[in-house]
Amino acid sequence: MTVNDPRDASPVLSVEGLTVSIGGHEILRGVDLTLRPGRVHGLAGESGSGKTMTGLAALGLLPHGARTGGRVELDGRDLLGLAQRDLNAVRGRDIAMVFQDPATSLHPMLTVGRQITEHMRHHLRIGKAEARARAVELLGKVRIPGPAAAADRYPHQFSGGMRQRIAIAIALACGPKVLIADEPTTALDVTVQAGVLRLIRSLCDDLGLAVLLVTHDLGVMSAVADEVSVMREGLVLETGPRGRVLREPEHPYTRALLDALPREGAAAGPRDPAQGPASEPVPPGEAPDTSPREGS
Ligand SMILES: Nc1ncnc2c1ncn2[C@@H]1O[C@H](COP(=O)(O)OP(=O)(O)OP(=O)(O)O)[C@@H](O)[C@H]1O
Repeated sequence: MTVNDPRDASPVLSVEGLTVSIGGHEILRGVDLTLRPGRVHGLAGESGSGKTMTGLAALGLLPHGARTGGRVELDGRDLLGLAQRDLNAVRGRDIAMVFQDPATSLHPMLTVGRQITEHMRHHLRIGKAEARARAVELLGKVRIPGPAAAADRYPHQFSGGMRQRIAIAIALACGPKVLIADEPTTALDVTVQAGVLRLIRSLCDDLGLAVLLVTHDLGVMSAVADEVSVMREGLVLETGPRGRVLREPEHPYTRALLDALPREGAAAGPRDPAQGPASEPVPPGEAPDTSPREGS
């Protein structure tokens, strides 16, 4: 470990003993998570284990009537204790989220440029021209071809993979420190999934973003995450560096999840976790996703 090792960076988001109950039903039973800049933290677990609720709690977006306990600390401030007004200022600016299905998270009637600029103008209070220039720059950053022209198009004019890139651009519009990506590739064609994962990984590396990658798919996890937490029934059962958790799981449930992973060969385990996440984690997925209509 070197002095500049991102594993040494101070946490940007710390979730401590997070509990959530809705209608008397305990959904989260004391979740602990630490997100650091430049690191992808994968959150795995079966359906209903509480992964999405953990992400939503971090954004203060829990369903009405949810009761919370514990702390969600962003830069030393407990988000659970913030007034709605303060939370609105934090949400979208310091901490942003990308959802599973870009078809529903994007507004169908607004150009993609407008969706990015409105978000920036609301939070950053910048002028139209500057917002537009930044929007085009962002579209380039998420590798949308011809970003200036793309800014004037509508979501339906792009493929699923491109729409997810646009959703990521919107999430990044205000330069958040934390990005929560909830199953960001699950709704996508398998041919474009890898490209979107690779984009998230490179944004994390280049911008120093702290990413919480929620997925039920340990294959996705092994491709991009630095740290992995495994959840079941509202609890984190196991947390650690990806290589350790995926190679030498301490909890039998993690072992069972790994055993359920599709094998590349008869004797093969899951993707070798010793591979560096940024080096060659996923097969190239950019190519099929470079034309706006492809794959839609
Ligand atoms: N709006 C809601 N009101 C009450 N309970 C909810 C609500 N949404 C989810 N739940 C419950 O919260 C628990 C955790 O759900 P959550 O969506 O966080 O799981 P998950 O691990 O993300 O699952 P999936 O992979 O299927 O999205 C489940 O028992 C679910 O039924």
